[in-house]
Amino acid sequence: MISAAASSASAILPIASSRNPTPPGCPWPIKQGAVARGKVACACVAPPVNFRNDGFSSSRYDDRSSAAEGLGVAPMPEDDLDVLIECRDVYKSFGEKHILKGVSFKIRHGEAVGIIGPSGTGKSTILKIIAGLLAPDKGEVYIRGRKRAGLVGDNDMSGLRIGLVFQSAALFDSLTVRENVGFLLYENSNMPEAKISKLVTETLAAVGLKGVEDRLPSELSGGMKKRVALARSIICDDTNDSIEPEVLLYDEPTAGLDPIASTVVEDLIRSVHLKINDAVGKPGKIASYVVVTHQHSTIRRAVDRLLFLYDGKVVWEGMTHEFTMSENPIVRQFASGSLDGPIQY
Ligand SMILES: Nc1ncnc2c1ncn2[C@@H]1O[C@H](COP(=O)(O)OP(=O)(O)OP(=O)(O)O)[C@@H](O)[C@H]1O
Repeated sequence: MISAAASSASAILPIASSRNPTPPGCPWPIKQGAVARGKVACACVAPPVNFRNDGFSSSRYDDRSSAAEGLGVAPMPEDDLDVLIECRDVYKSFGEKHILKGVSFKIRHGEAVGIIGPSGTGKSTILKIIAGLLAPDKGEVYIRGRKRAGLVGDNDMSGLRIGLVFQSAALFDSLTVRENVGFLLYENSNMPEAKISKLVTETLAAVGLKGVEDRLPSELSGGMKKRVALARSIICDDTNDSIEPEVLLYDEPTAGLDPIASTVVEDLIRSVHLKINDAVGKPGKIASYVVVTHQHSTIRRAVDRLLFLYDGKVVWEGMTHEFTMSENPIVRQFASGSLDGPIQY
């Protein structure tokens, strides 16, 4: 069993301790009371509404519609029935810094989307807003057609499980790799410890890590930490659908990795997507994912569609293969890395 300090808390991310409940790398403070209650506090995960593993079957829509009716939600247009997340005219400032100035986009079921753009344009900020960790100043975030009110910790009826894999990996320094990866299962499942331990070992093997279960994060390289964080985001209890993330948000998952380690992580990101079948023909568990990245290899290998964020707005969107052919001067400059063009440093 994991240490008593951590076992009182619950999250997809590890909680630091009952004295200091905010885990490393977690950008928002955890309410002490929430930790004491053993509720999801630091989670980038909200409980699902009618969550199932079978994709968007018609019966799933029916379930959702009736749930939505009960909440007085207007029916979605036919074309948008597969929209999982929508940001509509989102604004966010930090003091005098106006970062997001009307960001709008939709993430549909089954999509693998990349968010790119120059440093400091608010890519991580929009991920945190999608995850419900930051509130927009203006504009709305819709989760399966339902407007999110408040942050994820305030409102656990977001209707979609959303996991955020932080750039920093955000592992809990005083927990072993096994405890970090199995955290959600130790906290939220009734699985016996031996079964969790076995699942942790299998999930670590799936991300290419063997024999590291008893190590502390400080004993791992940066790339290994990222893979441990990835394992933590994809581990799931097969006996309980309700604790699996359905959308994963990756913040620069390959930053700082060598080219081969990047390829490993890019392929892992793909491998958990429901569009990909594993060796025994079983589809991945993640309906859609969003990757913030600066790496060309990640853009090419891990995502299908791109959103280009610049000066507080989405200035271009298209399929990955269209990116390098775009005539948009901002995109052309970014793709070529040229110093000449509208983007000024
Ligand atoms: N909590 C915060 N308080 C104050 N400023 C913040 C906060 N979070 C982000 N910022 C600022 O907002 C801007 C956008 O940050 P963000 O991390 O979203 O950019 P980014 O596009 O992901 O950058 P990069 O590509 O360099 O990682 C930056 O200027 C950053 O300093």
